[in-house]
Amino acid sequence: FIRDSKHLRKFPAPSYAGLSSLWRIIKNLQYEHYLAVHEAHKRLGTHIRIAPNHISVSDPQAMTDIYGHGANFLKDAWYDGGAGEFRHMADSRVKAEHQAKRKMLAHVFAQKTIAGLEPVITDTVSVLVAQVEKFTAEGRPINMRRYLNYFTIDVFSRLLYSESLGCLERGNDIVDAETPEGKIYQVPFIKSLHDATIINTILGMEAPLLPLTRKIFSWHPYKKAGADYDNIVYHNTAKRLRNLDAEDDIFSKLLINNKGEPVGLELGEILAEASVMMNAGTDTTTAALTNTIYLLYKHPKILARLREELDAATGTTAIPAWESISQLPFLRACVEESLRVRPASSMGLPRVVPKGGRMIAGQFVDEDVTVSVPTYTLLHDSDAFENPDEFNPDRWVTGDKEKMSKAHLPFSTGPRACIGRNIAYFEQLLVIAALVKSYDFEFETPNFQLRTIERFNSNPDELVLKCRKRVVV
Ligand code: HEM
Repeated sequence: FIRDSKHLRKFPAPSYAGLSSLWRIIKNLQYEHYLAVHEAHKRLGTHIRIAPNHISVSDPQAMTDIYGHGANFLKDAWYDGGAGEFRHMADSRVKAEHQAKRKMLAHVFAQKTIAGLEPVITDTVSVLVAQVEKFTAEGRPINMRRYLNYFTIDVFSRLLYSESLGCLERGNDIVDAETPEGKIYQVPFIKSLHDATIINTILGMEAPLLPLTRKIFSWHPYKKAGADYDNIVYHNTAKRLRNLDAEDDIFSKLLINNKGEPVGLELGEILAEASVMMNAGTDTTTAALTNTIYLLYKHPKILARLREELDAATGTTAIPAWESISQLPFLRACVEESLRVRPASSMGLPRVVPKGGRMIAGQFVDEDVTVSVPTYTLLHDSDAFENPDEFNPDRWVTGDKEKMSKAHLPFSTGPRACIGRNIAYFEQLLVIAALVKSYDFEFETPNFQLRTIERFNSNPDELVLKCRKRVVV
């Protein structure tokens, strides 16, 4: 440390970040780690030290250098923070193990397969719209952030387990959980997941201490929340295993491969994969949907242009069919631009520099150093995006797409990039089209600003909207 054996002292650090992980931990406890890193890059340049052994690089070239196919940078020990006894696709750190997991599910998430998911998604969009209709008729404001989260939970439970958790219809996320001993109880899905994410994210920042910190914090309510979330997954998995008439759902791919042979996973592994899907498949898409609704209703001219496109393509249909909206350029542009200005995942995803060290965006970094590209900063890169803080979907219609695409990587890139992105776009295009076509939403106060609460994902805070039926003039 004193000798600077990894030559890290040459990288500038905000405040005392070069001396202790406490800097990041505190920023995370304030739910705005990504903003602190963003500000630090603005002041200190492209390569900065955000923890004693962690260099953050805010240059699009670093995406290829660190995450690209062939770069061979493995996931950092930070991912141990939330890992259980069995690893899942997102937290496995061993290349061969990850490849086997990814191969098992890759075809389920391919563009051509997911077209078959349309009935489940459109059907759940109808349930969402029916609920918005109810709030509209009763003249009550709707907490859109929560209803969109109910939507993603219902969609994903149907895709995974062939059975919806029914949050939309009930208007809440209180669901059954079950201990491995068979005790059934009820817990809130969203809070259980969120609280667990906070503590896992923070403990992962000092990964070498995990054997100790896991014990020290075992009493913490957020650890209990993590157990509740695991028990939700356990309950639904146990139920699905008893359901021999289940449809051809994602779960079936964890049991039988596409040659019809048993996959032979242990129960712990099945639970781990189901857990990451109910997490990554719901929390991020909720953020993306909430942010897009917020941004569109903050920008009436953009909303009007989108409605013009939608009306021309879908006529008077309230819930547009996938076929009629999947290729609409301005709708897609609005979704892309929302993922860029208010990304669902903002934090740099930590990787380890392989043996021998590597050049990363023009600077040499020694082996065994943790590196990441801060996603929020990348998506606000002023060389790639003119006026990067401005919500301007038109840039995706008339701008230099080739230049922007090098920095526009909200789903990351390379072998560990998001496997669910096609489903995420599917849900976003359908939900946004259906809501925008039929409803006028109004913020509770004219100057309302939607706060982002960064746990691991960047979760939007509550978004309460007054709703009216849209008047088409
Ligand atoms: C707008 C929505 C979404 C965004 C912005 C998003 C973003 C991301 C990002 C940035 C990663 C890389 C994480 C890392 O390196 O640690 C990732 C990985 C992953 N995502 Fe998504 N995601 C979204 C939706 C989904 C959906 C719908 C699923 C459905 C299951 C999903 C499942 C996964 C999985 C399993 C991984 C791990 C992949 C691997 O390591 O091979 N995501 N996602």
